[in-house]
Amino acid sequence: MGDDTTPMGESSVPNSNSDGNVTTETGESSIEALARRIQESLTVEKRHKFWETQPVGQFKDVGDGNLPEGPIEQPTPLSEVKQEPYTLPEAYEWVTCDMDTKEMCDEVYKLLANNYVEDDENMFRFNYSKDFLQWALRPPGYYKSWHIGVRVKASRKLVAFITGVPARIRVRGDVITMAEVNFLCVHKKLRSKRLAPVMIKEVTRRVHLENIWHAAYTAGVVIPTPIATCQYWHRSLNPKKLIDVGFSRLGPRMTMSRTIKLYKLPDSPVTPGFRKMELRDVPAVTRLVRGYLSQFVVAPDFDDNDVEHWLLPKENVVDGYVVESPVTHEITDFCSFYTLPSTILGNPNYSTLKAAYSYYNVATKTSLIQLMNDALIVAKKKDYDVFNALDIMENESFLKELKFGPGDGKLHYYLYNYRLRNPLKTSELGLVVSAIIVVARLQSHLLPAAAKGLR
Ligand SMILES: CCCCCCCCCCCCCC(=O)SCCNC(=O)CCNC(=O)[C@H](O)C(C)(C)COP(=O)(O)OP(=O)(O)OC[C@H]1O[C@@H](n2cnc3c(N)ncnc32)[C@H](O)[C@@H]1OP(=O)(O)O
Repeated sequence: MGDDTTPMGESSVPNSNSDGNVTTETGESSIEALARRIQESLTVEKRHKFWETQPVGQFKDVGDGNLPEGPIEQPTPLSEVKQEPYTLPEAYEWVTCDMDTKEMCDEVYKLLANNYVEDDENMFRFNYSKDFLQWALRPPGYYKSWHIGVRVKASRKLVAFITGVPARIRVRGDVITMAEVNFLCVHKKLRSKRLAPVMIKEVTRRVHLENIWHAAYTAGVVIPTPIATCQYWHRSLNPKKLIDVGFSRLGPRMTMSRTIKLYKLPDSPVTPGFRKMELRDVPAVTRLVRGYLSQFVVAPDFDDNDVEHWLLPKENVVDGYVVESPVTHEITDFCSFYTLPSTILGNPNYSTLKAAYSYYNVATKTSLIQLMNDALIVAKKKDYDVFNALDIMENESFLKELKFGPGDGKLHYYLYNYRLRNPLKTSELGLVVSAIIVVARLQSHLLPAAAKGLR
C-alpha cells in the first residue's frame, strides 16, 4: 500500500504536457518510462522460460524500431494444429466447463472466490458473481471449448481454470478477430508447478482450432511485453467503510467527518434526460460508442450485438445510462460501469467491498466530467463503496476533478502474436476488458488540493 503521507505531486502519476503527451514528473514520456522500467527489470529479474518461447514482443526488442508492426507468426494450416490436448500430470484431467449449467457455474465460482486475484497484502480478493461470470464468458459467438478447467481425477475437484472469448479488436486500421483471455487461476496449493504455461498452451491450441491466431489479455504482472501500462484510480463513495476495512487511510490533518463531507454527492443525477439504457437504445449507443472508440489505437470493434451483450444493463453485473435530449429525444451521451465486489479477508465487521468499475463512456453534448459525476451519483445511490477507473481513454480529464485518488495497482495490457512498434500511451488505449485483473487500493485518501477547498 502506498504511503499516505506522500503528496500526490510526488508520486509517479502521469501528467499531460502541452502537446498532450503523457509525461511523468521527471519529464519522461510514458514510452520512455516503460522502456526504462523494462530495461531495469531485465537486469535484476529472472528470465521468462515460457514467455521467451511465445510469439509475443520480447523485452530485448523494445525500442527496436526496425521490427515490423503486425502479426509475429503467420497462421499454420488447421490440419497442422495439434489435435489432442496437452498432457497434464497423471493425477489431473481436462474439463470443458459448460457455463450454462448451475453446477459448473458453482464450481468455477468457488475456485475463483477462494483462489483468484488478491491485493499485495492479501486483504481483498475478487469475488466475481455467478451472473458476472456467465456474462463475461458468453458474449456473441462464444466457444464453450474455450472455457477450460483442470480437475483432480480422484476427487473430481476443479483446481485450475482459463478462458477465452472471441472479440474483434481494431489495432490502428486493422480489425482483427482475437481471443480475450481471462480468469487464469491455479488453486493455491498447486502454485509454482508450471501448470499455468500448460493452461495457456491449451487455450492457445483451442483458439487456433477456430482459425484465430491473436489474443488480448491483461495482467497485474509484467511479462514479455506490455503494449501499455495503466494505473487504477479510486473514487471513495463510502469513505468511512473504506477506511474501516483498510482500503484507504484517513489523510493527515483530516477528520472522518471532513472526509465524509469531501466525498458527498448530490442525491440524483444532474444532467437533464439522464436515464437507464434500454433495449431500444442499442443502435444509438452503438453509433456513439463506435464513433468515440475510433480515435484510439487499440479498441474493440463493437456492433449492435456486442453492445446489447456488453452494455445493456444487467442487474448487479453491468449498468448503462444514456442522456436523451428532452427536446429532440436524440441519445447524446452514454456512460457505464460494471460490478465486481471483493471479499474483505479477515475483517470482523465487513465481508464485501462493493466496487463499480468504469467501462465505456461517451460524452458529446454534456461534458465528460458532468457525465461521470452522474455515474458516481447513481453508483452511490446503489450503495457501491468505491468507483474505480483506469487512466485509459480520456479518463484523465475527469479523475482529479472528480476526486479520484491514484491506487497502488498497475494493469498491463498485452497482445499475443501481434507486435506494436512502441508501447502505447494510456490515452491511446480504448479497450476495457470486462474483468479487471488487479485488486488495487487507494494510495492516499486525502486529495490535498481538494481537501484545501474544505478548510
Ligand atoms: C492465439 C491465442 C492465444 C491465447 C493465449 C494468449 C495468452 C494468454 C496469457 C494468459 C493471460 C491471463 C490473464 C489473466 O487471467 S490475469 C489473472 C491471473 N490470475 C491470478 O493472478 C490469480 C491468482 N494467481 C494464480 O492463480 C497463479 O499465480 C497463476 C495461474 C496466475 C500462475 O500460476 P503459478 O503462479 O502457479 O505459476 P506457474 O508455475 O504455473 O507458471 C509460471 C509461468 O506463468 C507465468 N505467469 C504467471 N502469471 C501469469 C499471468 N497472469 N499471465 C500470464 N502468464 C503468467 C509466469 O510468468 C511464468 O512464466 P515465465 O515467466 O517463466 O515465462
